[in-house]
Amino acid sequence: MVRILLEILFDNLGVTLDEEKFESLTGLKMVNMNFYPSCPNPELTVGVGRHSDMGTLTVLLQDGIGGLYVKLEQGVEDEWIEIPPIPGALVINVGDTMQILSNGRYKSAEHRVRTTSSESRVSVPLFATPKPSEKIGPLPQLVESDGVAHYKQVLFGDYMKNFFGKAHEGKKSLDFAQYDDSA
Ligand SMILES: O=C(O)CCC(=O)C(=O)O
Ligand SMILES: [Fe+2]
Repeated sequence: MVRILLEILFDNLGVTLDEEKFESLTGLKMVNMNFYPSCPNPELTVGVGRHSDMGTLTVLLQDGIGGLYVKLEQGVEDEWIEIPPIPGALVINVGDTMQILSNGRYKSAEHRVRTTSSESRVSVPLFATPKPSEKIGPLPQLVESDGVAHYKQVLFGDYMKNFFGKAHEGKKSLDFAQYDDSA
């Protein structure tokens, strides 16, 4: 399924996703099992703080409780919509790696989870990510047509270390692959 989705996303960029590229982008799969206990006062707790996922694509199974929100638009503060649970449906998140690779054409989804006062919640995301030893950067074909690389090449292991080494703060994780143009 991840392969089919990536093929479509790459097709749309006019770039062929060969076997080697697919492997380099999805060589590491991680599954989390999240349990969110109910909280008498959900306003006072953070389920999962706002963040984007670091990998290529995330496939998420959520139960029927709800509470997953995605930020509508970059730059607009606090416009969130809930991604309601649909029986039998999976949620797909575009991750930071896909944003970097596509030279910014695809935007990683900023999301967060709120708990409820009455029911606990379970979700199971599968993260398809590059292996730590992979280098990631904008696809050369896109840099050529755009005339500029919006992100630098980074070792995915370093990206991961930075991602997990800091508290989630929206899409700040992407700063790690940004050129420092303050110099
Ligand atoms: O529980 C969810 O619906 C999302 C969890 C999540 O965003 C994550 O584990 O990265
Ligand atoms: Fe997430």
